[in-house]
Amino acid sequence: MNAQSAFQHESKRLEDVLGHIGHQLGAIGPRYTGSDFTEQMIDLQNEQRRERLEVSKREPYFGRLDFQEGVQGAAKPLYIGKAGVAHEKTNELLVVDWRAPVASLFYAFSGGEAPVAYESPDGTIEGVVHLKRNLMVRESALERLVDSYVRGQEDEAVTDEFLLYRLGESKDNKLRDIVSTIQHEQDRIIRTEKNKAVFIQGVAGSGKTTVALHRLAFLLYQYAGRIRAERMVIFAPNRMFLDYISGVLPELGVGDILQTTYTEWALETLQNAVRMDDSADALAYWFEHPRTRKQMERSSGRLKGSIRFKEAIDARLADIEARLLPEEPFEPIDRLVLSAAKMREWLATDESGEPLMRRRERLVSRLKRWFESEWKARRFTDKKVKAKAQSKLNAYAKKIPSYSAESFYASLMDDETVGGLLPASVRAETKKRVKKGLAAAEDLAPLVYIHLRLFGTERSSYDHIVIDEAQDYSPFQLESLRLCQRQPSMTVLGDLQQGIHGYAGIHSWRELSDLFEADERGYFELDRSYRSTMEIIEFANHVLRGMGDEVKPAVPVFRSGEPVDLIEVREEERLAKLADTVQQWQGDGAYKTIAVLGRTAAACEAIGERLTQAGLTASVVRSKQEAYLGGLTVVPVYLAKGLEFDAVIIADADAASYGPDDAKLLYVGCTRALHKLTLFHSGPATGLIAP
Ligand SMILES: Nc1ncnc2c1ncn2[C@@H]1O[C@H](COP(=O)(O)OP(=O)(O)OP(=O)(O)O)[C@@H](O)[C@H]1O
Repeated sequence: MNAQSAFQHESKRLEDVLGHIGHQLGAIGPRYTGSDFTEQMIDLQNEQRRERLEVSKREPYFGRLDFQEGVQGAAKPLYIGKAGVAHEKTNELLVVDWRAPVASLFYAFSGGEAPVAYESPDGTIEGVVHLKRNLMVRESALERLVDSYVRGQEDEAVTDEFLLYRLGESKDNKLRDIVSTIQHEQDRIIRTEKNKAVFIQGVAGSGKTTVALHRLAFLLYQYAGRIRAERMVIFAPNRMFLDYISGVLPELGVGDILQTTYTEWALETLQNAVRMDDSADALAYWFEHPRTRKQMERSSGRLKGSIRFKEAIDARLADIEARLLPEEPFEPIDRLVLSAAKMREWLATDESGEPLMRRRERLVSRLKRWFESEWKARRFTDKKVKAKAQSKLNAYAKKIPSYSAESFYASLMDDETVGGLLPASVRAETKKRVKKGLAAAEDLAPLVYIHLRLFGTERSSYDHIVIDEAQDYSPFQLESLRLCQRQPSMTVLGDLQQGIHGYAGIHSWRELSDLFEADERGYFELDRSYRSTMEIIEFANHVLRGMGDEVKPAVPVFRSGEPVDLIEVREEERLAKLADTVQQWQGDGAYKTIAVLGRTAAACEAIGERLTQAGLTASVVRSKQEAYLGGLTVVPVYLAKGLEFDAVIIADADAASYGPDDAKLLYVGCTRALHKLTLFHSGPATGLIAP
């Protein structure tokens, strides 16, 4: 079949499938507005079905795979889309859901006549592929068709033409789904079984965030009925990032997943018993002034985030449990005695599995019940005696210490064992802060951990946890999240090369993965970068070269673009030249999103002002920003992590702004660009980009 008749054939089939979708949409009927519960439930299901069909109507499928099961018989065309669609009468599958086992063939197949296989619930199914076709459908019309494999034709290798076409497009202000072009190495991660903590080390732009979101959609499909979206949670670095990724899950038909930052989640878990201490703003401290790698390594954040610190807390918790009960017996009335040994036995054999302070509450209630039953059994009646006994009981209960997470944490700062771990100045500062009801970011994991160990959590346990930018997490933070799951089911992703928060985060993945048993964890690496052109990736790799063995260079997809520009300007002309460049780019109309990245927040304010004076509409991103608007953005480089823009200007690639310890920061900046990267410097350029 030649290209033209293939196009006609596919257009005809598309029309046919759209007819079925239209028919099914029409059959759903009007919304129910009454108060009958069963009817309301049916209406909810209908609504979800309507939403899925609406997505299918716009783009019913994106791929076709002709698969011949076994060695004989005919190849059957499978059309793969975001949601499955069945024939309303015959139930024949018109579109296969991308998450179905057979669809994995579409992503895994890399050409060749050799047999292929996929795992179905009934076991391994083998067969051969006859055709792999990408179909681009936009607003219900077939726009483009690319055959990446036709059996029997010379060219055996699947070309990346379709992928390159997708990568070459401009981006708006939201991350998109990639179901039509998921790569095999990404698909393997997405389809990993549920009960594992999956760690993903991936270079900038390798699709980590995107893969994690697709994995959630896959898990909900694969384990339908066993896990629920409301019991999943995504942790991201800030609200703006959450806004940026907010479009992907609805497009994949997934709703209701809690999306939060660790800080927000921790404060909520602590029932807002503490507030953040603005004067201890880590971003301002670490990024607004030059800091060295050594300073980062010795930071209090690293110490408080360590497993040694957690172990010191565990030891103290064990200690207070051992010494919780008073030495003396409880004697509410003369000769009515409950021995201390008996109470210790009660506490030790309380099998509720509840945290310590809950067990304390149960013990006090049991004391009361014991007294009441003894009172009755001995037929005491004197009210005065009873009142006196009750006040003795209250006094006795008070001797059993009761802690809040904050009081425990503050008292920990006087503890001898902690003394060896944290410098005296840090302990004094921490104690002062917590006593005022305040916390720094580095206090949150210990506080949450203590809270969970003392009181447990009100929330039910999480079915799955996603942690993005996990290189910025401490082992202790991960431990605190582990307490919220019955068994590990996590996707933990990040890039050590972008670990710019070294004062708090990890330096090696083992710091986190060692918290899990070998059979509870999985580890994947992604080294192909899909975001940027070859020129940008080569330039960014060069920035990291001084870091020696640690470096894993990003491998570009073969997508060539414009050269990276390095422009020297006089300091007094810098802002004017920046504005000129942006104006020129906007005039060309080639880029939808442009970012100017400054080294500090103060630098960004000045740039924003100058761009406004030049008549440009720019939004300056600040650390508490909630939304990413797209268009022209000015953003401190350290807040740009996770985002991407068609074109990027690094405003101040000077030796004074980026010292030898800032390679990761500059790497983050450079790898935000999809198609165009320009760096300005005045005076000597940073040594990080020297040839
Ligand atoms: N298989 C793919 N097909 C098409 N586009 C892809 C694919 N994988 C990734 N991308 C695109 O590459 C870009 C980078 O993806 P994403 O932001 O998920 O990467 P990341 O690894 O989280 O990056 P970073 O570490 O820099 O934040 C996005 O525009 C995404 O749509």
